[in-house]
Amino acid sequence: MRLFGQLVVGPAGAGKSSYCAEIVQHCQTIGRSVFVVNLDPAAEHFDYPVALDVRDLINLTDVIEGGAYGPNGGLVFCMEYLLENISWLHDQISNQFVEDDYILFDCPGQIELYTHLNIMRRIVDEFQQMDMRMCGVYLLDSQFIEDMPKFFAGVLSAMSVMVQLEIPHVNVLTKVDKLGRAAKSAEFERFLDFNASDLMGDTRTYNPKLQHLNRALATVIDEHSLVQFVPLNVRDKSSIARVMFIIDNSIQYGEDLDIDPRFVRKEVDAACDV
Ligand SMILES: Nc1nc2c(ncn2[C@@H]2O[C@H](COP(=O)(O)OP(=O)(O)OP(=O)(O)O)[C@@H](O)[C@H]2O)c(=O)[nH]1
Repeated sequence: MRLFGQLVVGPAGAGKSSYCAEIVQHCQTIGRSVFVVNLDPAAEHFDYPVALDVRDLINLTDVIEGGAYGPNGGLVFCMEYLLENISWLHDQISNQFVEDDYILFDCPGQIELYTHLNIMRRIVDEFQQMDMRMCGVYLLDSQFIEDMPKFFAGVLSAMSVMVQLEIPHVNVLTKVDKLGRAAKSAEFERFLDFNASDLMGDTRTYNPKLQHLNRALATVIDEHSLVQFVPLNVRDKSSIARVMFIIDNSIQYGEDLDIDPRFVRKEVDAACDV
């Protein structure tokens, strides 16, 4: 059964659930159907209709009440439990969805699930075996651009998700409305389609070894055009529509797109009502 899916990932508070809710609204408006699956055992409330909920299998509150785990270990335990019972997820998806359905997977914010643990990768493998065409959508809060080392850390986490999941991948810089006038500046554009070597000049590292490491990483990012960001303001309908368009293309062509910076500029102008 052919299905389409967005794996919505990113650090805690990046805007994943808001993104899912707004995509649902957008699709309702244009008469397109899209479903959201909650894969976060710690989720507490939803602003979208939940088609399928991992908490029906396991939830973090029960695990913590068991006394063996705290919040972070408990979350990893829940996700490992999901993997051990992956046939449950497989059956639920097979029973609830039909050919060509489009599903958003709202994922937990614990970044280690995508970077050094292979839990999400194995879930993605399972989805692909079900003939699901997928795109990883990595959300990063635009507050990360306030500070260059912080932004660089965000870029590296985006890259490790991309490398770990090995599916078409789109990076989204969320909450650009919160940047106010700064989002209109040429300075902001440097972050969207950025030259890492250039930006590295703005970071101050006193340890020469680290400077060398940073430069080497920046060269790799630039040589392979590894990271671009699409700006998003979930409160702006056209911003949502354009991000959806980019992701749909990625899913359709099965690869990362090289997004035209002029397109991104238009996106920023429309998304930021300043
Ligand atoms: N101004 C503004 N706020 C946003 C935007 N997107 C999300 N937010 C706010 O950011 C906060 C966190 O958003 P969530 O959607 O809960 O983030 P999340 O990534 O799902 O969070 P976790 O599930 O805890 O990992 C909420 O208060 C949202 O209202 C945006 O585009 N603009």
